Amino acid sequence: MGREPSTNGQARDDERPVSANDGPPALDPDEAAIYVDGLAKTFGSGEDAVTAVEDVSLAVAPGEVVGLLGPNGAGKTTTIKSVLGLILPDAGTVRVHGIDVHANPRAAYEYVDAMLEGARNDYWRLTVRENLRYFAAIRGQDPDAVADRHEELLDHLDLAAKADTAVRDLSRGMKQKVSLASVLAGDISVAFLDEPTLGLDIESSLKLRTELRRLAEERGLTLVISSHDMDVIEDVCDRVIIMNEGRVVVDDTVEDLLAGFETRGYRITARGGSETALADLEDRFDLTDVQHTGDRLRFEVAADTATFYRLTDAMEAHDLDVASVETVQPDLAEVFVEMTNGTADPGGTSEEDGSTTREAPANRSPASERGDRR
Ligand SMILES: Nc1ncnc2c1ncn2[C@@H]1O[C@H](COP(=O)(O)OP(=O)(O)OP(=O)(O)O)[C@@H](O)[C@H]1O
Repeated sequence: MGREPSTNGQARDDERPVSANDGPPALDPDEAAIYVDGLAKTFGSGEDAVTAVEDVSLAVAPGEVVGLLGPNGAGKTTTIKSVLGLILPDAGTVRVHGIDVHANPRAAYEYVDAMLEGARNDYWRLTVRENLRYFAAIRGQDPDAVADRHEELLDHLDLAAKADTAVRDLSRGMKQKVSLASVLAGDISVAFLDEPTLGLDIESSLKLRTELRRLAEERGLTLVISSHDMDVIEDVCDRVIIMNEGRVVVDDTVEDLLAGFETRGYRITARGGSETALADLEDRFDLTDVQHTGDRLRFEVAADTATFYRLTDAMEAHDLDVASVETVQPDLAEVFVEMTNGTADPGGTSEEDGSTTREAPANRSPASERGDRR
């Protein structure tokens, strides 16, 4: 989104490819599907006060697919629930397709829905098709009028064969897909999906990823996805927003994030050299995973191009023959861990099965009225 790199209070080295937001989002509030500017929310007061989000700004264009990541407690759910109108922020603007969510929640709700608690969203005694009809109906649509679209949805999500089966009789992976279908049944244009591929086998997960991309590209569906599975994020998302401690610390395309890290790592194997030579190199360069056995020295090094050439000069001066140099390809999980100061758990959900089971806030809108009625 062309923002200037910013540390946002994070300790980081100078080379880290970050573009997080300090300032208003780059998109026009009326053009963005999701527009959040200066969002802040503190729960409780006095000694018990917990600042969940602090000056969060982000924007998502129509049809864009964004991964929202962060460790537990980073503020993702608070941000999402603020966009859904389920939480009243202390400060900031939240718009969905230009509509101020808190000034006009009903109008904003026309566009947006979320799968935050997986299969818990659905009515387990109803069949798959009945769930779709129900969720379309509560969004004010005539289920008969949208039946063709529902059949297409069932088809694309490989649910057609189970359309007349009660949700409670389905496997966990199928329930997950029904949950997604129920969210999409109401013909919304913005969806928040928490762990959309949870419980799916590899083949179903890959198919679902393709389907999510298709929905974004062909139907212009705007998606914000949280997941522990970085492969899913890499496969499906155009852009990644990483939150930590209530702030956005990264907002960049997946491509640029990985490209920025790509030049930083080399795995070098060399022959010759002494312990003194190694000690000198370790002193002057950021070597990791060092293995020195007999005549063979192998290590990884984080280096920009200039540093890399200084290193190879130093190796030559120590009579070390470089046998091979490989670029160490980072993946999104590594980027995530580094950006959140070593915190693991990319999806940030807390339960073993990855579902979020926090109580819904008191300020409920229709989006929170479903769920857990089996
Ligand atoms: N209703 C609430 N009352 C008090 N504190 C809350 C409430 N909701 C969230 N918090 C706190 O705000 C902080 C941010 O929580 P939030 O749920 O937004 O983070 P998250 O990134 O979604 O985390 P997780 O991945 O664990 O769900 C946490 O410290 C959390 O304990």
